Amino acid sequence: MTMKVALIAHDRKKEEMVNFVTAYETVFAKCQLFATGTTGTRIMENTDLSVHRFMSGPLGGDQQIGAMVATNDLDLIVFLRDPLMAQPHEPDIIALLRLCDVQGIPVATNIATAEILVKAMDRGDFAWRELVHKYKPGVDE
Ligand SMILES: O=C(CO)COP(=O)(O)O
Repeated sequence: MTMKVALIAHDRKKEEMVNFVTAYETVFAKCQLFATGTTGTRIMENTDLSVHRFMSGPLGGDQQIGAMVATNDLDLIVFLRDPLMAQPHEPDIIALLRLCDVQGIPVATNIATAEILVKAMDRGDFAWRELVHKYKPGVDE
């Protein structure tokens, strides 16, 4: 099964995200990638990866990714947040992370956890996500 991965980085974390995605490009090449607007653009500019880009975060991109999380349609989220800078769309960020906990979707908010999760995904440790997709209830259930 192709893993669906969302990549999001705040401005002062975008370089770290690009370096991270570049380092694991062969792994991410096997995934279907989603990102908030600017993060996705930066990744596509610096790699050969194709990324579905949503709106920029402050304009609703976190909420669009949140909609995929709400229906359990993402298998992994790497969200490199800036812990030292207030964001105008903080409520959207909190909502996205809350929904990850509602659905039990693996989410990394720093590079150390991101590395562990991406390596685990590449090893096949995310096979349980196939069951999630198989037995996912319909939207009206
Ligand atoms: O703000 C963001 C996440 O909260 C990221 O949005 P961009 O990728 O558009 O910069």
